Amino acid sequence: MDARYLGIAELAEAPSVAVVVDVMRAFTVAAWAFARGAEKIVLAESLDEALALKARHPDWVALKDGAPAPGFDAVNSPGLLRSADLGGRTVVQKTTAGTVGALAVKEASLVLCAGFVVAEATARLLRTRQCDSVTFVVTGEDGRAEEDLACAQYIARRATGAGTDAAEFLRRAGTSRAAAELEQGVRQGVHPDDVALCLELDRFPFALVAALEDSLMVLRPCAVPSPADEPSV
Ligand SMILES: O=C(O)[C@H](CS(=O)(=O)O)OP(=O)(O)O
Ligand SMILES: [Mg+2]
Repeated sequence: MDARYLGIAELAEAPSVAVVVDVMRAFTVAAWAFARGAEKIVLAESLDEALALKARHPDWVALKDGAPAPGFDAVNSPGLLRSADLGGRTVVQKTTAGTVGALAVKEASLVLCAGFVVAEATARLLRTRQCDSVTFVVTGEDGRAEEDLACAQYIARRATGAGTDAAEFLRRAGTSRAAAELEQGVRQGVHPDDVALCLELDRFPFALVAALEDSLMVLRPCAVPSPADEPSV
């Protein structure tokens, strides 16, 4: 598999297949939202758009990163979201890096959003679709976020079917700047368990697929066929 690793600003044209990686914390949070029953997640272009969507659909759950803010129902924290009841709800998510990365590749034919919690399902979906060329969008720190790059490289290895020890990739993520900032209280809207939750390898059995629906970028969980159903390589 030909894998490219690009920051959001380096995306010159829409790739065919994009895996947008945000370990800390947008797509860990997204996976938890589905685990807590959310039906879909609308990725908002801006805080204003998130609030406008919420105003139009008062039953939707508006979620942003950083500190809690008027008009929003939740923050971008897996530790805080894991006890929420989101059964059948639509979540509107706006974050600094993850949602921006997904919107930057909205013209791609396949967009997966990923973190360690959905790593194997993401790799398996890439294998199932026989994706030969994949652009990994490293969303944090202008493409240099160690936790996102490590996760992207791990998924790329697993997508080839190569047996790969996750320990070193998880270690890199666990010692990243983002992990330190979350643990030291530099970032806001944080639960003490956030870093540990972001490093739970394969916590969920589904991949996260984003696609345009009526001009909105919508994220949904996607069950991935078991290895027995995969084409042999
Ligand atoms: O919520 C996060 O962890 C970050 C924003 S900040 O650095 O904490 O302000 O957003 P994300 O898009 O999930 O990287
Ligand atoms: Mg991040």
